[in-house]
Amino acid sequence: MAALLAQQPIIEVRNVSIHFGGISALTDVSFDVWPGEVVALVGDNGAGKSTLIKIISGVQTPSAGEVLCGEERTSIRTAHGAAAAGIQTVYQDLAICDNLDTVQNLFLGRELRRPWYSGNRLNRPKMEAEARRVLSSLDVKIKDPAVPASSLSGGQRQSVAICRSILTDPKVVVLDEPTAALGVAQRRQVLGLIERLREQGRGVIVVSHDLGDVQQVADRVVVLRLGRKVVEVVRGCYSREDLVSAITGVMNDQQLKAEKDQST
Ligand SMILES: Nc1ncnc2c1ncn2[C@@H]1O[C@H](COP(=O)(O)OP(=O)(O)OP(=O)(O)O)[C@@H](O)[C@H]1O
Repeated sequence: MAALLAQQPIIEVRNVSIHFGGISALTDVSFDVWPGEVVALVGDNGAGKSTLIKIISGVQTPSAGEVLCGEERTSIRTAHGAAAAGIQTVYQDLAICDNLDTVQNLFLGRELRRPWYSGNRLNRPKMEAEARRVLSSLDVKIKDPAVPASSLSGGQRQSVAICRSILTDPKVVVLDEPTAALGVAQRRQVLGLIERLREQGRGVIVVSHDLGDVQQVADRVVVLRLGRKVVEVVRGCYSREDLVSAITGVMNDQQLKAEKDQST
């Protein structure tokens, strides 16, 4: 609904290319993300997915093209610029510290403090209240946010990392392989979380190798092959086979037949 009402995409990737020496990691890639839309980036190993999310997150600068974000159409050139424009990224390693609890992990590096006249000490009650608010906004259930992260499940760790990413109320959340190595129930939990990010009107970019997850959660799928965008499809207009063909570059039986029919 938010996507229907919005006047412009929340983020525009425009003709992005990047070279590493003689290697073209990305060539002329463009796509948009609208508010309240989940866009999946899929492709085989080496297709350019990680490089593309690093460019969207401002960690890498494209050799050509740009990423535009927000009403002001800010061009993303640095990680700080991406964060300021409202783009938050959750990388696969999650950067969760095992010895810290959920509240400490959520506020890692941006702890809330009491005013200077009260000694500038950490404001734990305020952080706990804010943590409860953010966790419940995504319906994340962690019994005791004061136990160390080492005792959390894989799905809970991913949930904490995603909750941390929305502390600053970003417009776009980028998730790198959020369901990798998760069991069935935890995977369902994380997919539900992605749906709630969408309901909140955020744009979500998900990198995934799992086509089942992609079909379940993505409103649109961008397929990369050897650094180029080969296909962009919307929900309900493609099959798993279509995605596999686009990813591998090998036509399936139906496509071969259609091509044969056309040429006769
Ligand atoms: N810093 C770099 N220096 C040289 N080549 C690089 C660099 N970063 C990426 N590449 C190359 O760019 C191409 C795309 O890599 P990238 O990691 O983006 O692919 P990917 O789709 O994320 O793959 P995977 O699914 O295996 O993570 C690869 O050929 C890779 O070797």
